[in-house]
Amino acid sequence: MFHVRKKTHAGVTVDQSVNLLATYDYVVCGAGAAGGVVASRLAQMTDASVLLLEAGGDERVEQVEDARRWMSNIGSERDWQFTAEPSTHLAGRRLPLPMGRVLGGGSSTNGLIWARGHRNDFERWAKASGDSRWSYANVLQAYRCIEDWQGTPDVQRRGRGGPMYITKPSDPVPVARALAQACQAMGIPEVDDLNGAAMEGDGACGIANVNVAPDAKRVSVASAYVRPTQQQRKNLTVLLGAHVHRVVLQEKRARAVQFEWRGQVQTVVVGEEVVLSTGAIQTPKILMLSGIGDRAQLQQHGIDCPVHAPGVGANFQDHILVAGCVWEYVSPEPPRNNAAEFTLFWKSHPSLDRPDLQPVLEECAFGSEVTGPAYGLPADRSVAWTLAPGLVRPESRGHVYLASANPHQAPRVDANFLSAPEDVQALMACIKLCRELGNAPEVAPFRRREWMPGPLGEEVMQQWLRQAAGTYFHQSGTARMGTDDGAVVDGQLRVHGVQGLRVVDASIMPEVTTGNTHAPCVLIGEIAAQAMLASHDRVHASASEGGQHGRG
Ligand SMILES: Cc1cc2nc3c(=O)[nH]c(=O)nc-3n(C[C@H](O)[C@H](O)[C@H](O)COP(=O)(O)OP(=O)(O)OC[C@H]3O[C@@H](n4cnc5c(N)ncnc54)[C@H](O)[C@@H]3O)c2cc1C
Repeated sequence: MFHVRKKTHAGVTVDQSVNLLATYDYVVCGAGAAGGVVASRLAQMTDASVLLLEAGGDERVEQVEDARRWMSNIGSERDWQFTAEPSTHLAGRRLPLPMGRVLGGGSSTNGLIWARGHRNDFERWAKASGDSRWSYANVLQAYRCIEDWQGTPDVQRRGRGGPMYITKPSDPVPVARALAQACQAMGIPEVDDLNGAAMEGDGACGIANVNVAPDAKRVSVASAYVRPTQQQRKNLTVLLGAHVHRVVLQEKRARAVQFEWRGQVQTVVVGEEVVLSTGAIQTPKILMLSGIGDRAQLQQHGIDCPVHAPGVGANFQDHILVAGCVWEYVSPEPPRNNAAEFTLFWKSHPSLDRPDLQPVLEECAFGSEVTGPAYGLPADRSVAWTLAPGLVRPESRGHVYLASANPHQAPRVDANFLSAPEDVQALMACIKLCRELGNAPEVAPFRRREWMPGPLGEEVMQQWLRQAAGTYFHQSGTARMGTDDGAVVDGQLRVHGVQGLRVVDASIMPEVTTGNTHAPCVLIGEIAAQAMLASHDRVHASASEGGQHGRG
């Protein structure tokens, strides 16, 4: 049997009401899209004790469970409410960067589109890491185990019977169908499944895959992985309202995790490994607070730096969503399902190896804090619809910096959107594409008038773009996987230069995927769990000579 260490550690505060132990085999920090998966898999597949620490609270509330209400979580207590530094590239604006703060993380608050990423995304990850577990062939297998796909079967690519329920809305708003016809007339093929062969090609449009069960019920990592595991397995302890401060290193090994819970700072000792899954803004912050980061930067904040890792916080990436090209309906039409049922992938230039544009239908008027009031967009969600231009292969790179040594202070995020001229060019092409589609004859029955932006000259349109651009909510890349000096983790997501510490979340993406990032984060959780289970098995097989170990 797997040996559960019982030793205690001075200074550990144990709250008997939740049976918090002094020592856990694994401590997973952050119960989001990736962390919830790793913690669940470790608890399901071993007898090891697993502690899952989540700063947010219970996800079993209507605003999370009702898929149609996903936008109401933005700005609520279930959102970290990060903001980026003001940017000259965005007309001096300070962009909000929402991220989920609740059991399930972004998986519990997101817009429910399931987009797996392009074949070439993963081939490039495999190359960057030198690790074939990220190859497309392997990724396909992993996705097949994750998915419970309700659509047309595709045995090569899609899975059935896995934890994540995925479907296609059967009754999308009628303008979605009209947009698909307009796309076809422009040479953009409509496909039945946007996560099938389409993700190996040049682009397509269609009704999005969504994690919406009957009665508009959200399916998240919390509901599909963490809650069922909690019910079935006693070795998983989930602590809500537990704010991780730092990982305690001794001789470059992760020995303990320090976190605040119920107003007290606690320390739990770790027997095997610590997993940081706190998302692409908090993960680099916690690494730096733990002494892993750029030495000069840490010294400025009086933090000792046993592991100089200049890549921590660098390579920040996000998709850019422009709010948006808006049309007034002829007759009002309330949003349905996830209120974003139609999307397309297309290239701004045929020479690209993957689509770089992903406009999405928003089933309401969608403007920025500048363009919304300027154009008098309506609050009533049934009056207008939006085709929001989206850039999913950005060249711009930002940075997450430590603001202070205080774990309660948010880090400084220089998102650096639109700093690369190529991104501006691609988005200008995307705005043109969206306006052509929205003004196409096929869509005429749903168009009383174009509300925003209308026909503008090149220069004024660029100004509008800088006032309208925002996050697609896909922050990533700040602890990237690779083998070079700037890389933070290896192909098994182990932090370079540290024993017993992995990063498992969107931070590890060397390049953000082509499409929404929830599915790739679930994938990251699964692939990390496989790697951890393999190493767990190796260690315990040799420790028990006979190779016996617990498999629950
Ligand atoms: C509003 C919104 C809409 C989105 N829409 C879509 C969509 O339609 N489709 C899609 O594919 N993707 C979407 N996304 C993105 C997707 O949800 C994220 O890419 C994904 O959740 C990221 O996974 P992660 O594991 O990296 O981090 P997260 O899921 O963000 O998880 C990180 C977890 O760590 C916790 N945490 C952070 N700091 C600490 C700390 N110090 N101590 C303890 N816990 C901590 C957080 O509370 C959170 O639960 C959306 C995101 C948002 C915010």
